[in-house]
Amino acid sequence: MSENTSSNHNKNRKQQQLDEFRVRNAGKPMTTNASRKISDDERILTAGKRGPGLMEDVHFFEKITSFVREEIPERKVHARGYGAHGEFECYKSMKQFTKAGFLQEAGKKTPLFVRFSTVQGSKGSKDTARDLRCLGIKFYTDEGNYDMTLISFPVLINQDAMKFLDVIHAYQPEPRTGMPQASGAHDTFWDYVANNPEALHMTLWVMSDWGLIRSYRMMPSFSVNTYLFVNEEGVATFVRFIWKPVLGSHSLLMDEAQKIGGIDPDFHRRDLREAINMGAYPEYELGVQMIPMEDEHKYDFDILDSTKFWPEELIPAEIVGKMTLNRNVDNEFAELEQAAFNPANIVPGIDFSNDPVLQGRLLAYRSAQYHRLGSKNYDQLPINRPLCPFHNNQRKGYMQYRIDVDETSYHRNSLTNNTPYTTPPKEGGYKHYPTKVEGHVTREVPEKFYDYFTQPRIFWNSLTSIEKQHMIEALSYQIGSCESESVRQQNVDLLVNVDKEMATIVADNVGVNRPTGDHVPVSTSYPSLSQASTPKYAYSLKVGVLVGDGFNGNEVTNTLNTLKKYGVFVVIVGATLGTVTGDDGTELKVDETFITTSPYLLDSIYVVGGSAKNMERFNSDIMNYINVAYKHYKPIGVGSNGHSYIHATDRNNLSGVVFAKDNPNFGEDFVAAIGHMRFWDRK
Ligand code: HEM
Repeated sequence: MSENTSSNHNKNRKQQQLDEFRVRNAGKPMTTNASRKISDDERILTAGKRGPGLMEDVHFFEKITSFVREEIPERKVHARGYGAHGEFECYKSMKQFTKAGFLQEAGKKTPLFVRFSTVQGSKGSKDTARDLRCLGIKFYTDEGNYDMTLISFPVLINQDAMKFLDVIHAYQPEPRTGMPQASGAHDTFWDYVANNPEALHMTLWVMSDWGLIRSYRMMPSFSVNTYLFVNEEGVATFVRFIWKPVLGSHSLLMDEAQKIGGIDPDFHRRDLREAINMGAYPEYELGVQMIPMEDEHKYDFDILDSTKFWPEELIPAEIVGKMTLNRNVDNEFAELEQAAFNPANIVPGIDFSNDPVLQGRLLAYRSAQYHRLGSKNYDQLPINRPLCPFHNNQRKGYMQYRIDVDETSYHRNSLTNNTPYTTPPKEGGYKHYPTKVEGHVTREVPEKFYDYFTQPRIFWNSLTSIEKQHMIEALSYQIGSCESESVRQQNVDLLVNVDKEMATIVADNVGVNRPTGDHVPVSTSYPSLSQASTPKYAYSLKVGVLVGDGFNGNEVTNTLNTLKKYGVFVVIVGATLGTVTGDDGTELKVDETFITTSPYLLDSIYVVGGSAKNMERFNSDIMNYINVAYKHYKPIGVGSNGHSYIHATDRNNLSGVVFAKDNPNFGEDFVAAIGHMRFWDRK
């Protein structure tokens, strides 16, 4: 029996199952895999002290062969990712629409495991790449595993699974050069976009602020594909899923994302781990958008088209439950790398629609996972195995863990009374919804799929002016990075369909002719497409307290208490590690130095000041932090001794800069500013 390395509080059933596999090696004798105790793990076996190695050194052979076989193929897409364990709590019964067990009653909890990922880069790439992000959720339900797969935008880049493979070839590093890593800013990607106009819509989402998330804790996710809910009576409803982060959806600026990519490529995974360790469990509410079968053709867009969103203003997202991530992984490889999400893993009450992207996806994942995990038996790995037992006649294969002891392994038998038996739908056996299908075998495209520009135009119309400005910068950077002038020109000529003014500015920036023609005549806009519509909180944002010896003890203690009260994460930043001492003897432990952290990694700064051995360096470090925070529109709190750092003629005009001097309410005002996140009106 293996050991349990985790503490015993509040373990759900999946955690208890995983405990069966958790092993702690510390404090134990080292052995070979066959359990022979090892006496020396540092020297190879040699014939004489200075003689040649011996073939009988089987311990070395085992050690080296294990080492060189440690890595498995990366995921073809989504190689870079991270995740955590958690649970889902149902808020209200969805019985009326679906018989899925985990949605039947309010209060029902289901354990789950998630993995967030970028798409383009390899496993070792940076977290902050401008990219679409994905979320795989494995619900360990009482009826078997249900895998929900989602992306961070409401639209995908292709309308048909067949095209996904081409767009990924165009998006990933170019075949001749192997570059660029984790970036779409290159010729083949933009050549693809220009020549496959269905790609434009999602590309604009990647170019928007939504493509640069601040944190996985602030990432929304959309199923994009259309599924079916099916209830006990067999009535089906079209459904799309949306997860809304309770903290709201927020982003980095392009400059920040690029810098952080170098300063801390693990920015998002570190943020997720830290928040969970601090007890600030990430939460996301599940919304379902539903369309009755009879309304299938009611909308201007085709509801089976993955490149079209379902506007929440027309099809509201009914909130039905909440996911909380409350436990970090213990082993990145065993839990994250071996996790296998598959949209084909569904439970009774959920079914597939005819969405042509989804139909192709149903085959892609198992094929990828057989290859990546090396055996058809990967469902038996601890992270993938369901909580309920599984029985069938599938046997053998590499790494078969089970010892099936039956006499038979075929269906319709008499020897084992025709078992394992099939279950009639009425008793829980899965039955596909009997969708009526008619028509000729074809590769034709449904008519509404050809509308490539209406929704991109609506998306553009819905953005605030600062969001539009960010998108123009992103387009100018990305298209401007293409060597081919023809590719640059083609993209500008495509963008004009979305917005003439935007395409003209981009044309000027990337050195090609201004586009002729005009955008599509659509003036609709939806607030839900802009980040401006999502909530903001100071809770769990990171404030760097820039401090030296002799700081104002009373003021800093009060401010830190207020920050703590609102759950703001505080990082004490000093000239050196150790402690700093205030004017009243208060001691603060320094968490980071000006060198080990960076203003790019902080959401806000509190300029306290004080003294340090090298005052010139101390002051210049503080000025650097202020400049970066100010330039990126971040809130800045200035302690009464920190005033000398702010060289402004009119301090009242510094939007988002909160001064402690003569302000008895400084702590609360500063927290309010942190919760505001960015001060776009700053000059
Ligand atoms: C709405 C569209 C899509 C969504 C929401 C989606 C989502 C996801 C998610 C969440 C993952 C799991 C990443 C992880 O393990 O953390 C994934 C992986 C993957 N996706 Fe998709 N995807 C979509 C479209 C497609 C299409 C059209 C294809 C191919 C036809 C595809 C092929 C793959 C492959 C091959 C993997 C890697 C699987 C593995 O090795 O485990 N995806 N996708």
